[in-house]
Amino acid sequence: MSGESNLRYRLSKRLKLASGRSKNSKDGNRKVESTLSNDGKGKLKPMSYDRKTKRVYAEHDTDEEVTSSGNAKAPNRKTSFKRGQNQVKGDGKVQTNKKKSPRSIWVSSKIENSTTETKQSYRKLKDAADRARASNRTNAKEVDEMDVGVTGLMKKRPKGKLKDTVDNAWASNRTKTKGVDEMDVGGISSLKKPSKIKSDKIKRLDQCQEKSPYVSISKSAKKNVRGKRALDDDSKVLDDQPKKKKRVIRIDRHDTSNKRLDDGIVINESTKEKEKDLEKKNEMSRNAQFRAIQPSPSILTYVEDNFLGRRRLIELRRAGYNIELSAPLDNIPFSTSSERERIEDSAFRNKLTFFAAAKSSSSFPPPELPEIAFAGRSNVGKSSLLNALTRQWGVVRTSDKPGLTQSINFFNLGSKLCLVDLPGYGFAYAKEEVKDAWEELVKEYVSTRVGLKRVCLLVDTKWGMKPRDHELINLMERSQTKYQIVLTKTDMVFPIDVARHAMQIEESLKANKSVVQPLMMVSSKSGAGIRSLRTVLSKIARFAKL
Ligand SMILES: Nc1nc2c(ncn2[C@@H]2O[C@H](COP(=O)(O)OP(=O)(O)OP(=O)(O)O)[C@@H](O)[C@H]2O)c(=O)[nH]1
Ligand SMILES: [Mg+2]
Repeated sequence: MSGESNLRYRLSKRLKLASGRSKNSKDGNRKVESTLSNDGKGKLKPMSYDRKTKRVYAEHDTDEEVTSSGNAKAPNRKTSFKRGQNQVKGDGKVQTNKKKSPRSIWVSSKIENSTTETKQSYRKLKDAADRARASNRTNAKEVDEMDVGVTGLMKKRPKGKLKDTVDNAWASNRTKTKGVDEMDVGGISSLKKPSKIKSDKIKRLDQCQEKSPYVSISKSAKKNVRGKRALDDDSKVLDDQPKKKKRVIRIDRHDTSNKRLDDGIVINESTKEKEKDLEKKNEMSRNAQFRAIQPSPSILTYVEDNFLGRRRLIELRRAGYNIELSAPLDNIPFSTSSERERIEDSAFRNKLTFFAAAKSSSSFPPPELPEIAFAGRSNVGKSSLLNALTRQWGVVRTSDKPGLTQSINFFNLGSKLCLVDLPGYGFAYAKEEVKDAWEELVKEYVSTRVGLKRVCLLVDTKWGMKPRDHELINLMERSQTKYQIVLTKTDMVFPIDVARHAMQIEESLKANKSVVQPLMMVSSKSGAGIRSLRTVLSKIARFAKL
């Protein structure tokens, strides 16, 4: 009799343990279900985890309703609430202990139903164990299976052979440690399954939590579920979050407000800016220097007397000049008759005729008359000045396009003078080689030409002297060719600037020996200074000898 009581005690203890695990560990139940299934004939056979999971929920949906109150009324060691855990009252309401953070989580009524079912199965198995005592049969394998099946207690109650097997199991006093371990392993292994399955489970769990009253489960199960939820939540959060774009830092090179002083960009920028400032300062200093020039009174008087510089037409009219004529300032004031428009100087009254053009020194015509050449940069107004001096418009071709004159053109002015129109140098619409050839030809002509009495070096008043002009001046200085500076296009700048340019050039050429004073200032358009230049050049015709 003592043996029987001992067996009963052990059986009840193990069943309680199994029942407690089944109630408190959902994963444990799943493990059992994943291992065995009832085929309806009283035999347990293996089945897949997913199929089992579905079936469990399907069966619970159709199972008879079991409230959580039953479970709450029969707490055991595993289900008893501890301090800080949420408790379920008999009416299904949840009482929360807020002193500590809750260590339990809520599971669905389906799990709760399974615990109720476990009790029913427990009773049945207990009866079966009593019957097994008489038979004293042992079957280790079947016992193990029954251990697992009983421990799971998730669905149908064992029937027929199953009952007998369970009886045998309990009668043989075999331990269920293995089965319990398997449940734990199953719980852990379930964590290692693909995240998709995990998330499905957790979703189901969440759905059940929303629908049903709550019960608490064991610590391990809680941890597992919590871990799974955390994993799932993390994965969800990661999935839901939009992918962070790479932050591209673009440096605004012009924005130096947030840069360090030793930043290379700043240094480069600052150096560039400094260079620009220096250039500007130089330019400004050049301009300032030019503005600081105080022309001599003689130059200023000359400029004013000859109406040099930009003038208003009303001013010319008030001065008695007929502005309807070409180059009105080259006429005698208050003169309207053709008689008064004649050129006073006899040399320039002669007809201007073209007689030779040379593109090389070998093509130069023999020097028969004193020659006056007009040199200067392209477009400076050489050809126009020839026309203005002789008042024979159209004899020498002119153009606003630099580089029109491409050869040395010789013009006879009667039998007294030879006027020579030279090709320009500097910028011109021509190939570099061609321009170089022009320059070389001009240099050869001014340095070697016999009979060349004067070179009128024309300088645009707007731009002043340029390096190429100085090159030619140096050449003429070396060759002792007499040259005279003629400022052209004076009508395009203010009178004071004309005087400043004249003063500046005179000062720069003071030391030169071949330069002929005074510096001439003309405008072929307005005629200003033409008469003065004509007078100067007529003297050459008068006194020059070959
Ligand atoms: N406003 C103004 N324009 C002028 C004056 N002299 C010439 N021009 C113009 O300047 C342009 C060039 O004149 P050109 O006489 O052909 O100059 P160039 O030095 O012979 O030029 P190249 O033969 O190319 O070397 C023409 O459009 C003229 O009308 C002047 O005194 N005042
Ligand atoms: Mg020309």
